[in-house]
Amino acid sequence: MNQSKEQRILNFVLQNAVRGDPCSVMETIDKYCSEKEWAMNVGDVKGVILDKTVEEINPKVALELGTYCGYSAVRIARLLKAGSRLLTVEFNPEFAAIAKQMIEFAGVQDKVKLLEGPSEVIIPQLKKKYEVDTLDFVFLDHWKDRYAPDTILLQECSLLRKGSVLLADNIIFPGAPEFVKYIRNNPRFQCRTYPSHLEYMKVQDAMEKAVFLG
Ligand SMILES: O=C(NCCNC(=O)c1cc(-c2ccc(F)cc2)cc(O)c1O)c1cc(O)ncn1
Ligand SMILES: [Mg+2]
Repeated sequence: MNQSKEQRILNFVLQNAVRGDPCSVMETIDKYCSEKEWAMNVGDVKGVILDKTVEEINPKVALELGTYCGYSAVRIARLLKAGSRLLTVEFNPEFAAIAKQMIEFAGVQDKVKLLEGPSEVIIPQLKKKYEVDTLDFVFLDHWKDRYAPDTILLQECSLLRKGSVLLADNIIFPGAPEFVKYIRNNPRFQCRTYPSHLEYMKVQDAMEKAVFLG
């Protein structure tokens, strides 16, 4: 049975990155995916926008939707202060298994909880099962047609508070038109667009930051 691309990415990290060094893991994934096989990590260019947003908020409780290989989970977790945590949701069991190993190799496993399942099932469990009060930061990077319904679901489950920040990847490519329409016309959100480029490509993309006004 030949290996998946995600397994090849993980193996390249295990063989070339420095165990316990998140930056080394990120750099190694970026090297592999820009030189050998493209993959849908947020990447090094949009990753700087993600870093700046996380550093500005300094979240105690962060949620990521769409773990994939764990690149952005490592990227976010390395910036979290002691006692802060990232909950990351992945639907695809193969991706989740890769991400678990990636997060552990990077040494950020104590800050990250990987939740396997569809976001629409996990989100309603966050308060009772995962002891979440409200979320300080949410990174949306999963199926693009889930961004809007999951943003509505987060509100319905009272998981957002005044000042909670959402950051959504791929607003231009592949695009999330329903989300953009929903969030930019919604008086309960203050939005800002960050033009950028698709990971590892000279293709236009953007990230949307939306602050919940309560
Ligand atoms: O989250 C799940 N998939 C990844 C979502 N992310 C993307 O689809 C994604 C795609 C692209 C992309 C860009 C150019 C291109 F030509 C093709 C794809 C880039 C990105 O930056 C993404 O983030 C998922 C899986 C599953 O099986 N079930 C439920 N959810
Ligand atoms: Mg993405």
